[in-house]
Amino acid sequence: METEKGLLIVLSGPSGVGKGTVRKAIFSEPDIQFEYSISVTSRKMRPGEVDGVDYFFKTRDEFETMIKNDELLEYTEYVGNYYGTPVDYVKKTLNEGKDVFLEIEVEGAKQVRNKFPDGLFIFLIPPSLSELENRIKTRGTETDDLIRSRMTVAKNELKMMNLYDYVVENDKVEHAVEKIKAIVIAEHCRRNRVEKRFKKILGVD
Ligand SMILES: Nc1nc2c(ncn2[C@@H]2O[C@H](COP(=O)(O)OP(=O)(O)O)[C@@H](O)[C@H]2O)c(=O)[nH]1
Ligand SMILES: Nc1ncnc2c1ncn2[C@@H]1O[C@H](COP(=O)(O)OP(=O)(O)O)[C@@H](O)[C@H]1O
Repeated sequence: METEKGLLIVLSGPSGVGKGTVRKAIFSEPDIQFEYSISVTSRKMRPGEVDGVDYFFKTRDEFETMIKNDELLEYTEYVGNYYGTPVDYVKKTLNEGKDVFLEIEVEGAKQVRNKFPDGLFIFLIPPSLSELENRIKTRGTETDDLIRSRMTVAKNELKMMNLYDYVVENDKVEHAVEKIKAIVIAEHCRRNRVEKRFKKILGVD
């Protein structure tokens, strides 16, 4: 019997909304059944980051070779650095019947939508624009000019909301995590799939 393919889950949203924070919180949960697709980037490694865990860190040349060789499902240039999703890992893992989770910015998510229209696309929004501005500011390093331009970009990114299957407000991280987990369960049911851990509860394989 052919293995049922996994679900491709894409979490996206405007810069500074909390995508990375929510994704890390999801993957720190003990019962999570998604596989995280580690992205490739040309940005410098930050203190505490580990190559092959947080990202696969590459030079710009290496990244451009990956683009030429069609090794990326999607990619984008964001604040002067490349970011992309290795295509082989995603395809292999979905074919094994496992769900794959991508946390990417909106331009990349649009590219994935074109290639995987059956994916589950979740858009994270802030509780308000002023809270989004606070979050961009709390990340620290940006000047006033940069914060203004980031807000303009973020407002345009928010307009992409209607291309998504679900919109989740990131008020409190733990609420956003619960909502995303509930959406995935609901989506499995809607697609007539039973989650592995529910199969255990039901005593079926
Ligand atoms: N398109 C795309 N965006 C990505 C990918 N990996 C990470 N990102 C996004 O790139 C942006 C910058 O990420 P990062 O450099 O880790 O810094 P952050 O701004 O502190 O989250 C975030 O919006 C991520 O969601 C990827 O593979 N593809
Ligand atoms: N629910 C939340 N409430 C308050 N602050 C948050 C929340 N989610 C994220 N943040 C903060 O907002 C900032 C941006 O979050 P980050 O995860 O880097 O965003 P993104 O990956 O979308 O660019 C960080 O300082 C983070 O700690």
